[in-house]
Amino acid sequence: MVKIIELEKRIESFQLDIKSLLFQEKKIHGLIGSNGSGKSTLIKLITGLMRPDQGTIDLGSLRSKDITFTTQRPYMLHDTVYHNLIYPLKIRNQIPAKEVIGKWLDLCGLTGKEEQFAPSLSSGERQKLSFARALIFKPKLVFIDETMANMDPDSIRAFERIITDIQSEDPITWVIVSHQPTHIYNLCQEVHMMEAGKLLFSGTPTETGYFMRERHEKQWSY
Ligand SMILES: Nc1ncnc2c1ncn2[C@@H]1O[C@H](COP(=O)(O)OP(=O)(O)OP(=O)(O)O)[C@@H](O)[C@H]1O
Repeated sequence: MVKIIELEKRIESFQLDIKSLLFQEKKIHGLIGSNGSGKSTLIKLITGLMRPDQGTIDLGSLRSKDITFTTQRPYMLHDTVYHNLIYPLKIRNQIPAKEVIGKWLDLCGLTGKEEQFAPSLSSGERQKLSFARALIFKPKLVFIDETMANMDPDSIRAFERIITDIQSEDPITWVIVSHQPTHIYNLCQEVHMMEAGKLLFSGTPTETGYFMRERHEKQWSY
């Protein structure tokens, strides 16, 4: 379980201030909230890309090599598709199995493009490759930060299926940032909603739906 307590971070005029947040193990979590509410900042803090000003991030038994993340504009190594895909295995001294590489290339629709210069891929292809690169070494905690934003509907369904297949075989912990309610309702077991740097609500997708409806009604009633 990832446990966040009294976490604070100031970035210029933005203040992140999360009193308490739990990401229960082996569940699919949705992280939602308007632009600029602090979702990516929270992920950077948990993954160690940014240091908090105050507070605790307890990763439990997880080590940093068990954690990975993808972003909306994924960074591609200036190398081939193949070398980008196997990079996480290489740095963990693991030898990539041919069938594993083949499976992921196929799932990404990149079979035959192994030797293509990865930065020349389309934005959707880059997102798929970064998704595969994040999962190929079997992490235990994955942050997916709007990674499916540029994928076509068939690819989104394929990647949603990959997530549900992994969960039924050997579950891991997912935190999925998305502005698309269908992702949240199709996939997530728990939803965490941020607003202006704070955690506004945590609950099931159904509870989140009620919460948002109630909030909307309050905002528009006189
Ligand atoms: N390096 C930085 N310098 C100045 N402000 C920053 C920096 N990084 C983030 N911010 C500000 O912090 C706030 C939170 O940004 P963050 O990217 O975490 O939001 P988000 O919820 O992920 O937004 P989005 O849904 O648009 O991706 C924003 O107001 C942003 O402008």
